[in-house]
Amino acid sequence: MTFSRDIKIAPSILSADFANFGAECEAIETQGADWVHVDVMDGHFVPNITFGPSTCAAIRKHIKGVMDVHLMIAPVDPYIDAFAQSGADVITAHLEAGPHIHRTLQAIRAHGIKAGLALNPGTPIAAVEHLLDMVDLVCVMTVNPGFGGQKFITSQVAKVQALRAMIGDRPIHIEIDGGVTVETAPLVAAAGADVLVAGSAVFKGGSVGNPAPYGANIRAIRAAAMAALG
Ligand SMILES: O=C(CO)[C@@H](O)[C@H](O)COP(=O)(O)O
Ligand SMILES: [Fe+2]
Repeated sequence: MTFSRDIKIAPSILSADFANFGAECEAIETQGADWVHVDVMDGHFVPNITFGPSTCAAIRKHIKGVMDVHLMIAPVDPYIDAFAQSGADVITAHLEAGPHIHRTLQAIRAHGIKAGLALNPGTPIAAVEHLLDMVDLVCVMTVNPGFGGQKFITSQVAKVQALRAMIGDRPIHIEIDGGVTVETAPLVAAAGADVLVAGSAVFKGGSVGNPAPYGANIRAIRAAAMAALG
């Protein structure tokens, strides 16, 4: 996985047909997705449950590009090995998920994959400063994690701007997760984000039998983000 600051669209399969993940992943990649975003929820760190590493391993077989695994679980450390072995290219853990985030990031990188750090909307960026040499991606949550289809929290745009200033030219992605649409994508792209996760805004209107809307939605979000960059 090489580093590029081009805008990347990462559809979240939280909005896909859960009985048809393989075909859904193939459909979004065929329709122009850059990364596939996989949300793991434990019903403890967040009030929703999705699936675990064996499902990620099954999904992996249907993804040609980047599998971006977002772990909304606590504790997280006991499960890093299993998710890495499932074939993730990026594993993102939450700063709020435990007291030893530095150890968590070390454990992810020990597998030779990219380490991501996610911040809930109420979490300031100050702690990131001391972890910059340990992260390949910072995920700014623009909704409270746990569900798709929520409204974008506008206060996070200033946070993205401050994070971009802190990161400077280091090869660290800024990922936005939650409420990304054609309306909000330009705000975060202009603020310095380069990976845009979008669930409901990508999957709306389409299905594995009718995947063209996925492509139209991905192109529209990408175009809106790129337009903001001039
Ligand atoms: O991690 C999460 C939610 O906790 C996300 O990845 C959502 O799946 C994004 O969904 P939309 O807000 O784009 O519908
Ligand atoms: Fe996510």
